[in-house]
This record gives sequence, C-alpha cells and structure tokens, in this order.
Amino acid sequence: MENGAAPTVPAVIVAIDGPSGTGKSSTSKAVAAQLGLSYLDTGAQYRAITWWMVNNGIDTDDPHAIAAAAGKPEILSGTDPAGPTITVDGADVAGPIRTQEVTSKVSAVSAVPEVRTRITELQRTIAAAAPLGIVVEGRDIGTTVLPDADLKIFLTASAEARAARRSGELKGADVNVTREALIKRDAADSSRKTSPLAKADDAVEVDTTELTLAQVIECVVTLVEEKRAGK
Ligand SMILES: Nc1ncnc2c1ncn2[C@@H]1O[C@H](COP(=O)(O)OP(=O)(O)OP(=O)(O)O)[C@@H](O)[C@H]1O
Ligand SMILES: Nc1ccn([C@H]2C[C@H](O)[C@@H](COP(=O)(O)O)O2)c(=O)n1
Repeated sequence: MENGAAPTVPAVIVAIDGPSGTGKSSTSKAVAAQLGLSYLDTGAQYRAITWWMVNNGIDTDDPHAIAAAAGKPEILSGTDPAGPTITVDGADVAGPIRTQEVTSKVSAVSAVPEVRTRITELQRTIAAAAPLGIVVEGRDIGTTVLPDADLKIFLTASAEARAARRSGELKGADVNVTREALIKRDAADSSRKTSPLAKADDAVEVDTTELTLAQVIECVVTLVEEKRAGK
C-alpha cells in the first residue's frame, strides 16, 4: 500500500437459505468465523418474537392479535459468530426460544405480515452495519431481505438426513416423529403468502445429504472467496 494503510477488503453479504436441518446455522457460523464476517441467525429472531407472544398471553392462533403486538418487544441480536446472542427486552432468551412450544408456534407467528415487516427491517439494519460483511441465514434472505446479496446459497438435504441430524441433537427423540415435524414446519414456511421459504433464482443450490459439515463449510468458503476475488 502506498500510504502504509492496511489493505481493505470490500464488505461481502452472503445469504444462506433452506429448509430446517439442512445445516444453515452450523455452516453460516463457521463460514463467518473463518472469513472474519458477522453472522445473523434470523430464525432466532422469529423464535424470539414468538417467545414474547407466548409469554405475554397473545393468542398465537389469532393473526390480528399477533399483528397488533408485533411492534412491542425489543429484539437485539449479537452477531459475533463465536458467540451469537439474542435478547428480548434485555433478557437473554437463547435457551427459551428453543423449546418445543416455541418451535411448534413459530411458523404461525412468522407468517403474519406485520411480524415479517418488523423483523425484516431489523435484519437489513444489522446487515448494513456489519463492517466487513455478514452471513445471514434464514428462509427468505436471498428472495426478500437482501435481494442484492453478493452470494446466495440454498442448502437442501433429504428429509431422512435432516431428521437423523436433529434426532442426534435431541437425544432419544424418535426419528420418524422428528421427520414428520420437520416436513410439517417446512410445508407451513413454504406455503405462507408473505415471503415464503424459497430458493432465489440466482442462488447456488448445495445438496448436503451426502456431504459432511466440513465439506459444506469448505464449499461455501470457496464460493465466498471467489466472489470476493471478483469484486
Ligand atoms: N452436512 C452435515 N452432515 C451431518 N450433520 C450436519 C451437517 N450439517 C449440519 N449438521 C448437523 O445437523 C444439525 C442441524 O444443523 P443446523 O442447526 O445447522 O441446521 P439448520 O438448517 O440451521 O436448522 P434450522 O433451520 O432448523 O435451525 C446440527 O446438529 C448440525 O451439527
Ligand atoms: N428468514 C426466516 C427465518 C426463519 N423463519 C421462521 C420459520 C422457521 O420455521 C422459524 C424458525 O427458524 P429456525 O430457527 O428453525 O431456523 O422461523 C422465517 O420465517 N424466515
């Protein structure tokens, strides 16, 4: 460098979408950590607002009640891939948002347009503030939240592989019950009217069924580096 300043790398925005259990969180966190990028788990934000609705007595079967309350909770996401955080009105909810109750209600809450508008706004603000760029994972990042992302990835895997992975996490869970629950949640997320789970036309699809997590991470890191090199 002529003036002795550190070389600058243009910020890179990576969108990673796909159905449940395809490896979005594990891959996104590792890729962000390896490349020095920020990381945003948008599913955690939808879980956080669902948790708040449940804890504040909002009927999660009533879209009008959800819409009326959508602006009330303050949701904050920490974007360090080594220790992502999520708080609601100042309370750490990283554990409570993973309960079965929240998981069973999150598709209904996240289908409400007022909820999506609110959360999408948060996501865009966070992505715009990431100094070196960010890996954002979810269901509608490439199609709706960040349609101009530098790189869009759509992860897939067979329902059997995804259920086996999840059952491994939830020790002792019946793999068939887990598989049916995943399929049901994907169907709800794919069929909602407002920004459903979908692959963007310009996304790179990666089928992870036969790949190890390390192979998926390597594949995505390579794709990001290629994009960066061409910027
Ligand atoms: N390629 C892979 N091979 C084997 N296991 C994997 C692979 N990718 C992810 N896993 C494991 O599968 C589980 C689910 O992964 P992860 O939470 O990253 O998926 P996800 O797509 O973010 O799911 P969700 O959308 O439900 O949050 C984790 O235990 C993870 O370690
Ligand atoms: N961009 C997103 C991210 C998530 N959701 C909804 C739909 C999912 O079932 C739920 C939980 O996500 P997970 O933690 O399993 O990744 O949140 C969405 O609608 N849009």
